[in-house]
Amino acid sequence: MHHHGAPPLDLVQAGPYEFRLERLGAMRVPGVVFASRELLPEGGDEALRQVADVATLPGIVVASYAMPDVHWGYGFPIGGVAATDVDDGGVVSPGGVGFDISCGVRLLAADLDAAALRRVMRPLMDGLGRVIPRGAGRGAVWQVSGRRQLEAVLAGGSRYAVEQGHGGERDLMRCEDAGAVADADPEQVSARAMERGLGQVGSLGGGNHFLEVQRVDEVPDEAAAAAFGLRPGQVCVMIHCGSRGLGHQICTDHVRAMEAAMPRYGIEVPDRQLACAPVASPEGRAYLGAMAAAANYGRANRQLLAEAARRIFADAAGATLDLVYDVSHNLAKLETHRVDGADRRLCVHRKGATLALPPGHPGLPEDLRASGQPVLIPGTMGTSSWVLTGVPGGRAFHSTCHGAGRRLSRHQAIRTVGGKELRARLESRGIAVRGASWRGLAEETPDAYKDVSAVVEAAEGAGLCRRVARLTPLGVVKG
Ligand SMILES: Nc1nc2c(ncn2[C@@H]2O[C@H](COP(=O)(O)O)[C@@H](O)[C@H]2O)c(=O)[nH]1
Ligand SMILES: [Mn+2]
Ligand SMILES: [Mn+2]
Repeated sequence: MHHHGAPPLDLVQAGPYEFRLERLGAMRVPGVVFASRELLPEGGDEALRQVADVATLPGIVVASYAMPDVHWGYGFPIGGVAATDVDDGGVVSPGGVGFDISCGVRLLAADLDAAALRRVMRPLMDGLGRVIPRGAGRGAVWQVSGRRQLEAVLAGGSRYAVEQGHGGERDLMRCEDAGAVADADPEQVSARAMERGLGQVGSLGGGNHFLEVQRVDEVPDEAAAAAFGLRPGQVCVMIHCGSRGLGHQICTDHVRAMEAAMPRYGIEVPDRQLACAPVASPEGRAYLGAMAAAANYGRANRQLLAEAARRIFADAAGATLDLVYDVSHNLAKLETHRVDGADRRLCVHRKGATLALPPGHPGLPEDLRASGQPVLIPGTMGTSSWVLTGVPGGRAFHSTCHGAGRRLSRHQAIRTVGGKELRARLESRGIAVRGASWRGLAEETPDAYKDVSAVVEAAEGAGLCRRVARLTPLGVVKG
Protein backbone atom coordinates (compact mmCIF):
# COMPACT_ATOMS: atom_id res chain seq x y z
CA MET A 1 0.00 0.00 0.00
CA HIS A 2 1.06 3.60 -0.51
CA HIS A 3 1.60 4.10 3.20
CA HIS A 4 4.47 1.64 3.46
CA GLY A 5 7.49 3.56 4.51
CA ALA A 6 5.47 6.67 5.42
CA PRO A 7 7.02 8.38 8.47
CA PRO A 8 5.24 7.79 11.80
CA LEU A 9 2.68 10.47 12.67
CA ASP A 10 3.66 13.00 15.30
CA LEU A 11 0.58 13.69 17.44
CA VAL A 12 0.93 16.47 20.02
CA GLN A 13 -1.64 17.64 22.57
CA ALA A 14 -2.46 21.32 22.01
CA GLY A 15 -5.40 21.76 24.40
CA PRO A 16 -7.79 19.76 26.58
CA TYR A 17 -9.71 18.58 23.50
CA GLU A 18 -7.23 19.29 20.75
CA PHE A 19 -4.35 17.35 19.22
CA ARG A 20 -2.09 18.39 16.35
CA LEU A 21 -0.46 16.34 13.64
CA GLU A 22 2.62 18.36 12.73
CA ARG A 23 3.37 18.90 9.03
CA LEU A 24 5.39 16.10 7.52
CA GLY A 25 6.34 15.18 3.96
CA ALA A 26 3.76 16.38 1.43
CA MET A 27 1.38 17.85 4.05
CA ARG A 28 0.61 21.50 3.21
CA VAL A 29 -1.04 22.23 6.57
CA PRO A 30 -1.07 20.48 9.97
CA GLY A 31 -3.79 18.09 11.07
CA VAL A 32 -6.01 19.07 14.00
CA VAL A 33 -7.99 16.38 15.84
CA PHE A 34 -10.64 17.56 18.28
CA ALA A 35 -11.08 14.78 20.84
CA SER A 36 -10.52 13.75 24.42
CA ARG A 37 -7.60 11.41 25.03
CA GLU A 38 -10.07 8.53 25.43
CA LEU A 39 -11.74 9.20 22.06
CA LEU A 40 -8.51 9.67 20.19
CA PRO A 41 -7.86 7.00 17.53
CA GLU A 42 -4.79 4.99 18.50
CA GLY A 43 -1.33 5.89 17.20
CA GLY A 44 -1.29 3.70 14.11
CA ASP A 45 -4.96 4.25 13.33
CA GLU A 46 -5.75 4.62 9.66
CA ALA A 47 -8.12 7.53 10.36
CA LEU A 48 -5.20 9.67 11.59
CA ARG A 49 -3.20 8.72 8.52
CA GLN A 50 -6.16 9.88 6.44
CA VAL A 51 -6.22 13.25 8.26
CA ALA A 52 -2.57 13.63 7.20
CA ASP A 53 -3.35 12.53 3.61
CA VAL A 54 -6.09 15.17 3.30
CA ALA A 55 -3.55 17.80 4.40
CA THR A 56 -1.71 17.25 1.08
CA LEU A 57 -4.61 18.50 -1.11
CA PRO A 58 -3.82 21.52 -3.33
CA GLY A 59 -5.15 24.78 -1.91
CA ILE A 60 -6.05 23.43 1.55
CA VAL A 61 -6.01 26.19 4.18
CA VAL A 62 -5.44 26.32 7.95
CA ALA A 63 -5.63 22.60 8.80
CA SER A 64 -7.06 19.19 7.94
CA TYR A 65 -9.58 18.77 10.75
CA ALA A 66 -11.05 15.72 12.47
CA MET A 67 -14.12 15.83 14.69
CA PRO A 68 -14.36 13.72 17.90
CA ASP A 69 -16.38 11.01 16.09
CA VAL A 70 -13.67 10.51 13.44
CA HIS A 71 -13.18 7.06 11.97
CA TRP A 72 -11.87 5.45 8.79
CA GLY A 73 -13.62 6.23 5.47
CA TYR A 74 -12.78 5.90 1.77
CA GLY A 75 -9.99 8.44 1.17
CA PHE A 76 -11.10 11.14 3.61
CA PRO A 77 -11.90 10.03 7.16
CA ILE A 78 -15.53 10.16 8.29
CA GLY A 79 -15.62 13.10 10.68
CA GLY A 80 -13.26 15.15 8.51
CA VAL A 81 -13.41 18.83 7.52
CA ALA A 82 -11.15 20.40 4.88
CA ALA A 83 -11.39 23.82 3.21
CA THR A 84 -9.58 24.81 0.03
CA ASP A 85 -9.06 28.31 -1.36
CA VAL A 86 -11.12 28.59 -4.56
CA ASP A 87 -9.06 31.51 -5.87
CA ASP A 88 -5.71 29.91 -5.14
CA GLY A 89 -5.90 26.59 -7.01
CA GLY A 90 -8.06 24.97 -4.35
CA VAL A 91 -9.54 21.61 -5.30
CA VAL A 92 -12.85 19.88 -4.72
CA SER A 93 -12.76 16.14 -4.00
CA PRO A 94 -15.81 13.86 -4.21
CA GLY A 95 -14.10 11.71 -1.54
CA GLY A 96 -14.35 14.69 0.82
CA VAL A 97 -18.13 14.49 0.58
CA GLY A 98 -18.50 10.72 0.45
CA PHE A 99 -20.65 8.24 -1.45
CA ASP A 100 -23.87 9.17 0.33
CA ILE A 101 -23.94 12.78 -0.87
CA SER A 102 -26.06 14.97 1.42
CA CYS A 103 -26.72 12.20 3.89
CA GLY A 104 -28.22 14.07 6.80
CA VAL A 105 -30.62 14.29 9.67
CA ARG A 106 -34.05 15.80 10.04
CA LEU A 107 -35.76 16.25 13.42
CA LEU A 108 -39.51 16.77 13.87
CA ALA A 109 -41.22 17.67 17.15
CA ALA A 110 -44.67 16.28 18.02
CA ASP A 111 -47.39 18.21 19.88
CA LEU A 112 -47.45 15.28 22.27
CA ASP A 113 -45.72 14.09 25.45
CA ALA A 114 -44.17 10.65 25.75
CA ALA A 115 -46.64 9.72 28.52
CA ALA A 116 -49.55 10.17 26.10
CA LEU A 117 -47.86 8.04 23.45
CA ARG A 118 -47.59 4.84 25.50
CA ARG A 119 -51.20 3.86 24.81
CA VAL A 120 -50.80 4.05 21.03
CA MET A 121 -47.16 3.05 20.66
CA ARG A 122 -47.88 -0.33 19.08
CA PRO A 123 -50.20 0.83 16.27
CA LEU A 124 -47.92 3.83 15.72
CA MET A 125 -44.82 1.65 15.27
CA ASP A 126 -46.77 -0.84 13.14
CA GLY A 127 -47.91 2.05 10.94
CA LEU A 128 -44.39 3.45 10.59
CA GLY A 129 -43.05 -0.05 9.92
CA ARG A 130 -45.64 -0.43 7.14
CA VAL A 131 -45.11 2.88 5.30
CA ILE A 132 -41.37 3.58 5.65
CA PRO A 133 -39.51 1.83 2.79
CA ARG A 134 -36.17 0.52 3.99
CA GLY A 135 -33.28 -1.78 3.16
CA ALA A 136 -31.47 -2.03 -0.18
CA GLY A 137 -33.78 -1.30 -3.14
CA ARG A 138 -37.37 -1.94 -1.99
CA GLY A 139 -39.82 0.83 -2.89
CA ALA A 140 -40.31 4.50 -2.16
CA VAL A 141 -43.00 6.84 -0.79
CA TRP A 142 -43.13 8.94 -3.99
CA GLN A 143 -43.65 7.38 -7.40
CA VAL A 144 -41.72 9.94 -9.46
CA SER A 145 -43.28 9.86 -12.94
CA GLY A 146 -40.09 9.78 -15.04
CA ARG A 147 -36.85 11.48 -15.94
CA ARG A 148 -38.51 14.90 -16.37
CA GLN A 149 -39.96 14.91 -12.86
CA LEU A 150 -36.74 13.53 -11.37
CA GLU A 151 -34.90 16.48 -12.96
CA ALA A 152 -37.34 18.79 -11.18
CA VAL A 153 -36.50 17.06 -7.88
CA LEU A 154 -32.77 17.49 -8.56
CA ALA A 155 -33.25 21.19 -9.33
CA GLY A 156 -35.82 21.98 -6.65
CA GLY A 157 -35.20 19.63 -3.69
CA SER A 158 -37.65 19.97 -0.82
CA ARG A 159 -39.04 23.12 -2.42
CA TYR A 160 -40.29 21.12 -5.40
CA ALA A 161 -41.65 18.38 -3.11
CA VAL A 162 -43.62 21.01 -1.17
CA GLU A 163 -44.88 22.62 -4.41
CA GLN A 164 -46.19 19.19 -5.39
CA GLY A 165 -48.22 19.01 -2.17
CA HIS A 166 -45.74 17.08 -0.01
CA GLY A 167 -45.45 19.41 2.98
CA GLY A 168 -45.80 23.07 3.91
CA GLU A 169 -43.86 26.34 3.69
CA ARG A 170 -42.53 25.99 7.27
CA ASP A 171 -40.69 22.84 6.20
CA LEU A 172 -38.59 25.01 3.91
CA MET A 173 -37.89 27.72 6.50
CA ARG A 174 -36.40 25.11 8.80
CA CYS A 175 -34.26 23.35 6.22
CA GLU A 176 -30.60 24.14 5.49
CA ASP A 177 -30.51 26.33 2.33
CA ALA A 178 -34.31 26.74 2.61
CA GLY A 179 -34.79 23.28 1.09
CA ALA A 180 -32.83 23.60 -2.14
CA VAL A 181 -29.44 24.78 -3.37
CA ALA A 182 -29.56 26.92 -6.49
CA ASP A 183 -26.55 25.59 -8.41
CA ALA A 184 -27.73 22.04 -9.13
CA ASP A 185 -26.87 20.89 -12.66
CA PRO A 186 -28.88 17.78 -13.61
CA GLU A 187 -26.90 17.69 -16.90
CA GLN A 188 -23.91 16.44 -14.91
CA VAL A 189 -25.87 13.48 -13.51
CA SER A 190 -25.30 10.33 -15.60
CA ALA A 191 -28.12 8.24 -17.07
CA ARG A 192 -27.14 5.42 -14.71
CA ALA A 193 -27.37 7.70 -11.66
CA MET A 194 -30.81 8.93 -12.82
CA GLU A 195 -31.96 5.36 -13.30
CA ARG A 196 -30.83 4.40 -9.79
CA GLY A 197 -32.52 7.47 -8.29
CA LEU A 198 -35.90 7.15 -10.02
CA GLY A 199 -37.60 4.68 -7.70
CA GLN A 200 -36.05 5.80 -4.40
CA VAL A 201 -37.47 9.24 -3.48
CA GLY A 202 -38.84 8.63 0.01
CA SER A 203 -36.82 5.62 1.19
CA LEU A 204 -34.32 5.06 4.00
CA GLY A 205 -31.78 2.69 2.45
CA GLY A 206 -29.38 0.50 4.45
CA GLY A 207 -28.83 -0.19 8.15
CA ASN A 208 -27.13 2.97 9.38
CA HIS A 209 -30.19 4.93 8.17
CA PHE A 210 -33.31 5.04 10.32
CA LEU A 211 -36.47 6.75 11.43
CA GLU A 212 -36.63 6.93 15.22
CA VAL A 213 -39.30 7.98 17.69
CA GLN A 214 -37.60 9.71 20.61
CA ARG A 215 -38.31 11.58 23.84
CA VAL A 216 -36.67 14.86 24.90
CA ASP A 217 -34.96 13.89 28.12
CA GLU A 218 -32.58 16.50 29.38
CA VAL A 219 -32.37 20.13 28.30
CA PRO A 220 -29.02 21.78 29.14
CA ASP A 221 -30.01 24.95 27.23
CA GLU A 222 -33.69 25.79 27.76
CA ALA A 223 -33.69 29.03 25.80
CA ALA A 224 -32.24 27.43 22.67
CA ALA A 225 -34.48 24.37 23.09
CA ALA A 226 -37.54 26.64 23.24
CA ALA A 227 -36.44 28.47 20.10
CA PHE A 228 -36.07 25.10 18.36
CA GLY A 229 -39.57 24.08 19.55
CA LEU A 230 -38.39 21.45 22.06
CA ARG A 231 -39.35 20.86 25.72
CA PRO A 232 -38.66 18.06 28.24
CA GLY A 233 -40.89 14.99 27.86
CA GLN A 234 -41.86 15.82 24.29
CA VAL A 235 -41.99 13.22 21.52
CA CYS A 236 -39.79 13.74 18.44
CA VAL A 237 -39.03 11.92 15.22
CA MET A 238 -35.48 11.77 13.87
CA ILE A 239 -34.87 10.74 10.24
CA HIS A 240 -31.39 9.84 8.96
CA CYS A 241 -30.93 9.11 5.26
CA GLY A 242 -29.28 10.46 2.14
CA SER A 243 -29.33 10.37 -1.65
CA ARG A 244 -29.46 6.57 -2.11
CA GLY A 245 -28.16 5.03 -5.35
CA LEU A 246 -28.22 8.39 -7.14
CA GLY A 247 -25.61 9.98 -4.86
CA HIS A 248 -23.51 6.84 -4.83
CA GLN A 249 -23.39 6.68 -8.61
CA ILE A 250 -22.54 10.40 -8.87
CA CYS A 251 -19.61 9.92 -6.50
CA THR A 252 -18.37 6.89 -8.45
CA ASP A 253 -18.70 8.68 -11.82
CA HIS A 254 -16.91 11.84 -10.73
CA VAL A 255 -14.07 10.13 -8.82
CA ARG A 256 -13.34 8.30 -12.07
CA ALA A 257 -13.47 11.50 -14.16
CA MET A 258 -11.18 13.35 -11.76
CA GLU A 259 -8.73 10.49 -11.57
CA ALA A 260 -8.35 10.71 -15.34
CA ALA A 261 -8.01 14.51 -15.25
CA MET A 262 -5.49 14.86 -12.40
CA PRO A 263 -2.31 14.43 -14.50
CA ARG A 264 -3.44 17.36 -16.66
CA TYR A 265 -3.51 19.58 -13.58
CA GLY A 266 -0.27 18.16 -12.21
CA ILE A 267 -2.04 16.86 -9.10
CA GLU A 268 -0.85 13.79 -7.22
CA VAL A 269 -2.69 12.34 -4.23
CA PRO A 270 -1.64 9.58 -1.81
CA ASP A 271 -4.89 7.57 -2.26
CA ARG A 272 -7.07 7.23 -5.38
CA GLN A 273 -10.18 7.95 -3.29
CA LEU A 274 -8.76 11.47 -2.78
CA ALA A 275 -9.10 12.16 -6.53
CA CYS A 276 -9.78 15.87 -7.02
CA ALA A 277 -9.70 18.76 -9.48
CA PRO A 278 -9.54 22.54 -9.10
CA VAL A 279 -12.92 23.97 -8.06
CA ALA A 280 -12.72 26.30 -11.07
CA SER A 281 -11.94 23.53 -13.61
CA PRO A 282 -14.58 21.90 -15.88
CA GLU A 283 -14.29 18.67 -13.82
CA GLY A 284 -14.60 20.56 -10.53
CA ARG A 285 -17.64 22.50 -11.70
CA ALA A 286 -19.25 19.38 -13.14
CA TYR A 287 -18.92 17.57 -9.82
CA LEU A 288 -20.26 20.51 -7.80
CA GLY A 289 -23.30 20.74 -10.13
CA ALA A 290 -24.01 17.02 -9.76
CA MET A 291 -23.34 17.12 -6.02
CA ALA A 292 -25.84 19.97 -5.60
CA ALA A 293 -28.41 17.91 -7.53
CA ALA A 294 -27.83 15.01 -5.12
CA ALA A 295 -28.10 17.43 -2.18
CA ASN A 296 -31.53 18.46 -3.40
CA TYR A 297 -32.49 14.82 -3.90
CA GLY A 298 -31.44 14.00 -0.30
CA ARG A 299 -33.61 16.79 1.09
CA ALA A 300 -36.61 15.77 -1.00
CA ASN A 301 -36.05 12.21 0.22
CA ARG A 302 -36.19 13.29 3.88
CA GLN A 303 -39.20 15.54 3.15
CA LEU A 304 -41.18 12.60 1.71
CA LEU A 305 -40.32 10.34 4.64
CA ALA A 306 -41.38 13.08 7.06
CA GLU A 307 -44.72 13.36 5.25
CA ALA A 308 -45.25 9.61 5.54
CA ALA A 309 -44.49 9.79 9.29
CA ARG A 310 -46.94 12.70 9.65
CA ARG A 311 -49.79 10.64 8.21
CA ILE A 312 -49.11 7.80 10.65
CA PHE A 313 -48.82 10.18 13.64
CA ALA A 314 -52.13 11.80 12.67
CA ASP A 315 -53.91 8.44 12.32
CA ALA A 316 -52.44 6.61 15.30
CA ALA A 317 -51.98 9.45 17.81
CA GLY A 318 -53.93 12.45 16.46
CA ALA A 319 -50.64 14.36 16.62
CA THR A 320 -48.82 16.75 14.30
CA LEU A 321 -45.08 16.93 13.58
CA ASP A 322 -43.29 20.29 13.14
CA LEU A 323 -39.88 20.44 11.53
CA VAL A 324 -37.13 21.46 13.97
CA TYR A 325 -34.38 21.41 11.33
CA ASP A 326 -32.84 19.44 8.48
CA VAL A 327 -29.07 19.44 8.00
CA SER A 328 -26.66 17.46 5.81
CA HIS A 329 -23.46 15.93 7.17
CA ASN A 330 -21.90 14.92 3.80
CA LEU A 331 -21.49 18.01 1.65
CA ALA A 332 -19.04 20.51 0.16
CA LYS A 333 -20.11 24.17 0.22
CA LEU A 334 -18.67 27.38 -1.19
CA GLU A 335 -18.43 29.70 1.83
CA THR A 336 -16.57 32.88 2.74
CA HIS A 337 -14.37 32.72 5.85
CA ARG A 338 -11.67 34.93 7.30
CA VAL A 339 -8.24 33.31 6.90
CA ASP A 340 -5.04 35.13 7.94
CA GLY A 341 -6.92 38.42 8.23
CA ALA A 342 -8.57 38.29 4.78
CA ASP A 343 -11.97 37.09 3.56
CA ARG A 344 -11.43 34.11 1.30
CA ARG A 345 -13.79 32.07 -0.86
CA LEU A 346 -13.44 28.51 0.34
CA CYS A 347 -14.76 25.13 -0.71
CA VAL A 348 -15.51 23.55 2.68
CA HIS A 349 -15.76 19.75 2.59
CA ARG A 350 -17.67 18.21 5.49
CA LYS A 351 -17.75 14.42 5.43
CA GLY A 352 -19.44 13.01 8.51
CA ALA A 353 -19.34 16.52 9.93
CA THR A 354 -22.09 19.08 10.39
CA LEU A 355 -22.34 22.78 9.70
CA ALA A 356 -22.99 24.61 12.99
CA LEU A 357 -23.89 28.26 12.31
CA PRO A 358 -23.48 30.60 15.29
CA PRO A 359 -26.12 33.00 16.67
CA GLY A 360 -26.62 36.01 14.42
CA HIS A 361 -25.50 34.28 11.21
CA PRO A 362 -27.36 35.60 8.11
CA GLY A 363 -27.78 32.00 6.86
CA LEU A 364 -30.27 31.33 9.67
CA PRO A 365 -34.03 31.92 9.49
CA GLU A 366 -35.28 34.88 11.57
CA ASP A 367 -36.66 32.73 14.41
CA LEU A 368 -33.31 30.98 14.92
CA ARG A 369 -31.06 34.06 14.69
CA ALA A 370 -30.76 34.46 18.46
CA SER A 371 -30.12 30.81 19.27
CA GLY A 372 -27.88 29.59 16.44
CA GLN A 373 -28.41 26.65 14.09
CA PRO A 374 -29.84 23.38 15.39
CA VAL A 375 -27.24 20.63 14.94
CA LEU A 376 -28.68 17.11 14.93
CA ILE A 377 -26.51 14.28 16.27
CA PRO A 378 -27.79 10.70 16.12
CA GLY A 379 -26.18 8.39 18.69
CA THR A 380 -27.43 4.80 18.50
CA MET A 381 -30.80 3.06 18.61
CA GLY A 382 -30.06 1.93 22.19
CA THR A 383 -28.51 5.03 23.78
CA SER A 384 -29.05 8.77 23.24
CA SER A 385 -29.01 11.27 20.43
CA TRP A 386 -28.34 15.01 20.85
CA VAL A 387 -29.40 18.42 19.64
CA LEU A 388 -26.57 20.98 19.68
CA THR A 389 -26.19 24.52 18.43
CA GLY A 390 -23.45 26.60 16.80
CA VAL A 391 -21.33 28.96 18.89
CA PRO A 392 -19.67 32.34 18.20
CA GLY A 393 -16.10 31.78 17.02
CA GLY A 394 -16.96 28.15 16.18
CA ARG A 395 -13.83 26.39 14.95
CA ALA A 396 -13.14 24.32 11.81
CA PHE A 397 -15.16 26.77 9.67
CA HIS A 398 -18.21 26.35 11.92
CA SER A 399 -18.33 22.57 11.89
CA THR A 400 -18.90 19.90 14.49
CA CYS A 401 -19.41 16.13 14.83
CA HIS A 402 -22.19 14.21 13.05
CA GLY A 403 -22.83 11.20 15.29
CA ALA A 404 -21.21 8.87 17.77
CA GLY A 405 -18.94 7.44 15.08
CA ARG A 406 -18.22 3.78 14.44
CA ARG A 407 -15.90 1.91 16.76
CA LEU A 408 -16.37 -1.60 15.30
CA SER A 409 -16.61 -2.52 11.61
CA ARG A 410 -19.88 -4.11 10.49
CA HIS A 411 -18.08 -7.43 10.37
CA GLN A 412 -16.78 -7.07 13.93
CA ALA A 413 -20.22 -5.92 15.11
CA ILE A 414 -22.07 -9.05 13.97
CA ARG A 415 -19.62 -11.19 15.92
CA THR A 416 -20.75 -9.53 19.17
CA VAL A 417 -24.52 -10.18 18.95
CA GLY A 418 -27.22 -11.71 16.74
CA GLY A 419 -30.07 -9.60 15.33
CA LYS A 420 -32.83 -11.48 17.16
CA GLU A 421 -31.03 -11.27 20.49
CA LEU A 422 -30.36 -7.57 19.98
CA ARG A 423 -34.00 -6.83 19.22
CA ALA A 424 -35.10 -8.75 22.33
CA ARG A 425 -32.61 -6.74 24.41
CA LEU A 426 -33.86 -3.41 23.04
CA GLU A 427 -37.55 -4.36 23.38
CA SER A 428 -36.97 -5.41 27.01
CA ARG A 429 -35.73 -1.86 27.62
CA GLY A 430 -38.90 -0.44 26.10
CA ILE A 431 -37.44 0.37 22.66
CA ALA A 432 -39.69 -0.90 19.85
CA VAL A 433 -37.81 -2.22 16.80
CA ARG A 434 -39.00 -2.56 13.20
CA GLY A 435 -35.98 -3.81 11.22
CA ALA A 436 -35.24 -4.75 7.62
CA SER A 437 -32.92 -7.73 8.21
CA TRP A 438 -31.45 -9.48 11.26
CA ARG A 439 -27.94 -9.10 9.98
CA GLY A 440 -28.45 -5.40 9.23
CA LEU A 441 -29.75 -4.90 12.76
CA ALA A 442 -26.78 -6.66 14.37
CA GLU A 443 -24.35 -4.55 12.31
CA GLU A 444 -25.87 -1.53 14.05
CA THR A 445 -25.60 -2.78 17.63
CA PRO A 446 -25.05 0.17 20.01
CA ASP A 447 -21.70 -1.44 20.98
CA ALA A 448 -20.47 -0.78 17.43
CA TYR A 449 -20.45 2.97 18.14
CA LYS A 450 -18.50 5.29 20.42
CA ASP A 451 -20.19 6.88 23.45
CA VAL A 452 -22.16 9.74 21.86
CA SER A 453 -22.32 11.73 25.10
CA ALA A 454 -18.51 11.65 25.37
CA VAL A 455 -18.32 12.75 21.72
CA VAL A 456 -20.59 15.78 22.18
CA GLU A 457 -18.84 16.69 25.43
CA ALA A 458 -15.53 16.74 23.55
CA ALA A 459 -17.08 18.75 20.70
CA GLU A 460 -18.38 21.33 23.18
CA GLY A 461 -15.09 21.33 25.11
CA ALA A 462 -13.20 21.98 21.88
CA GLY A 463 -15.31 25.09 21.17
CA LEU A 464 -17.21 23.64 18.20
CA CYS A 465 -20.79 23.78 19.54
CA ARG A 466 -22.98 23.80 22.65
CA ARG A 467 -25.35 21.11 23.96
CA VAL A 468 -29.08 21.91 23.83
CA ALA A 469 -31.08 18.71 24.39
CA ARG A 470 -30.61 14.99 24.87
CA LEU A 471 -33.04 12.60 23.19
CA THR A 472 -33.68 8.96 24.13
CA PRO A 473 -35.11 6.30 21.79
CA LEU A 474 -38.66 4.93 22.13
CA GLY A 475 -38.88 3.08 18.81
CA VAL A 476 -36.75 2.65 15.72
CA VAL A 477 -37.52 1.79 12.10
CA LYS A 478 -34.13 0.56 10.91
CA GLY A 479 -32.86 0.51 7.34
N1 LIG B 1 -30.24 7.39 17.11
C1 LIG B 1 -29.65 6.54 16.25
N2 LIG B 1 -28.41 6.83 15.77
C2 LIG B 1 -27.84 5.98 14.90
C3 LIG B 1 -28.48 4.81 14.50
N3 LIG B 1 -27.66 4.18 13.61
C4 LIG B 1 -26.57 4.95 13.45
N4 LIG B 1 -26.66 6.05 14.24
C5 LIG B 1 -25.71 7.18 14.34
O1 LIG B 1 -25.70 7.89 13.12
C6 LIG B 1 -24.39 8.42 12.93
C7 LIG B 1 -24.18 8.84 11.51
O2 LIG B 1 -24.06 7.74 10.68
P1 LIG B 1 -23.33 7.76 9.24
O3 LIG B 1 -23.57 6.39 8.72
O4 LIG B 1 -23.99 8.83 8.47
O5 LIG B 1 -21.88 8.06 9.45
C8 LIG B 1 -23.50 7.28 13.41
O6 LIG B 1 -22.20 7.72 13.72
C9 LIG B 1 -24.27 6.81 14.64
O7 LIG B 1 -23.83 7.52 15.77
C10 LIG B 1 -29.78 4.52 15.02
O8 LIG B 1 -30.42 3.50 14.71
N5 LIG B 1 -30.31 5.41 15.88
MN1 LIG C 1 -25.23 9.85 7.48
MN1 LIG D 1 -25.81 7.86 4.72
